[in-house]
Amino acid sequence: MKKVGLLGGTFDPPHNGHLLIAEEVRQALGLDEIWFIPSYEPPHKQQARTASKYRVEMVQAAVRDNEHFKVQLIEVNREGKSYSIDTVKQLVEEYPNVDFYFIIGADMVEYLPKWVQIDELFELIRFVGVKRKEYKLESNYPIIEVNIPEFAVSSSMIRQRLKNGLSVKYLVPNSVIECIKENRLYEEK
Ligand SMILES: Nc1ncnc2c1ncn2[C@@H]1O[C@H](COP(=O)(O)OP(=O)(O)OP(=O)(O)O)[C@@H](O)[C@H]1O
Ligand SMILES: O=C(O)c1ccc[n+]([C@@H]2O[C@H](COP(=O)([O-])O)[C@@H](O)[C@H]2O)c1
Repeated sequence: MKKVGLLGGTFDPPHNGHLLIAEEVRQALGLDEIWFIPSYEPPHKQQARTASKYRVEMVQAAVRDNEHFKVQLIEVNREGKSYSIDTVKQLVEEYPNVDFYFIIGADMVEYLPKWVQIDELFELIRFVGVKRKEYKLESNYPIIEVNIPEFAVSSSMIRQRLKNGLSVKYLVPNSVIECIKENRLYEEK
């Protein structure tokens, strides 16, 4: 069976923290591929500031240089709010020969009890948790923990820096910086 890690996110914008956790988990668990799943509308936070079209473009630019990374447009194509239970159900049905792992940071591990139909979701897929600054990687759910070098970057930090005209080099791939500049994203004061 092919082993695939899923990394769902708002990716507003994608940053090197996303790429790092994807690569570390891929290596630690011997996964064949990581599928990045940009949400159309995030299920639990206020609407993304950036249209899905641009977030998709940025994720595509971010993963371009890694042959194991793919972008999966299932949630963007579905539009509206996607809950992971619906996304995972559809993927498991469409890809019966793939063994899926859902990768989340420690902030999402803490939030897991509030996910829609979380118990049903645990019957369909295994979760992989990675640590993240200021959050505890602890859960009553059976989560596979992968030890990664902590990298305290977040999309909100990137948005804040760009708004203040500060550099995001080495925090975000150059390809994403180009995409941000080209489309004049995150400029509003
Ligand atoms: N630096 C990081 N370390 C570990 N996990 C991370 C990191 N950044 C993001 N993640 C995880 O990646 C997934 C997608 O994150 P998301 O796209 O919401 O980015 P974010 O940086 O958390 O955004 P924001 O700051 O806007 O809330 C989530 O599971 C999140 O926990
Ligand atoms: O299904 C849910 O109830 C649910 C609640 C919160 C987050 N998620 C998923 O967790 C992933 C990370 O979410 P986010 O909003 O931090 O980018 C993304 O794939 C979301 O769809 C899913």
